[in-house]
Amino acid sequence: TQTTRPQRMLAAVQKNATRGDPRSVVKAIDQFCRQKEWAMNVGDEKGCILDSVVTEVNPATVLELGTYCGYSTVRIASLLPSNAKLITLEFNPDYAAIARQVIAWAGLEDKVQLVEGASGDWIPKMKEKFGIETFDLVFLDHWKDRYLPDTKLMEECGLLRKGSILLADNVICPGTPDYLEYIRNSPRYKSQYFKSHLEYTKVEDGLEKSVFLG
Ligand SMILES: CNc1ncnc2c1ncn2[C@@H]1O[C@H](/C=C/CNC(=O)c2cc(-c3ccc(F)cc3)cc(O)c2O)[C@@H](O)[C@H]1O
Ligand SMILES: [Mg+2]
Repeated sequence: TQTTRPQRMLAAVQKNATRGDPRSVVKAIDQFCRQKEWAMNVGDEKGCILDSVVTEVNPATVLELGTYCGYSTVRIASLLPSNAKLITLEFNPDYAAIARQVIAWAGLEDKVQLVEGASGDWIPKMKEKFGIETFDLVFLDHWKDRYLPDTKLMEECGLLRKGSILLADNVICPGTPDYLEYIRNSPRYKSQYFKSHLEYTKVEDGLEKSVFLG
């Protein structure tokens, strides 16, 4: 029976990466996507921008929307201080199962809480279920038409504090026009665009970094 692309990606990690070495997991996935099959990971070029934002923010609490196979989960978690908590939401059970194994191969399961479910259902439960007051950093990389509604939901649920950072992937390709329009014109955010390229291609894409002003 035919394997799926995420299954083939996991096999490449287990074949080429060293257990407990997050950098080797990231490298194995990037090599797989460049040499074998493209996949919608944030990738190495935008991944370096992600790394620099995570390092700068040095967050104690992180929310990732859209785990997929766990590539950006591993990049972020590998840079977190020991007491930090990364919660990542993924509603596709097949992707969640692959991501758990990728995160485990990297040895980062203690830093990551992968929640299988939809952002719209789980964002309102973050305080009661996980004891989260606010998120220091949110990485948006799920369905592009959900960035704006979920950002408004996080505001309504009081999950953002003065200084919380939102980092959004794909604001050019595939694009998130309604989110960009809102976040760049809202007096409650200060935004900055990091020009880059769509993962593993020469197509323009970029990350939008926004600070919540309270
Ligand atoms: C809506 N609430 C949700 N709650 C929990 N998980 C959710 C979710 N929405 C989506 N997801 C999950 O996030 C992931 C979805 C990501 C959507 N990403 C994209 O469509 C995407 C697409 C491209 C892309 C770019 C160019 C192109 F030609 C083809 C694709 C590049 C990217 O970097 C992308 O992130 C999946 O794992 C999905 O199951
Ligand atoms: Mg993306």
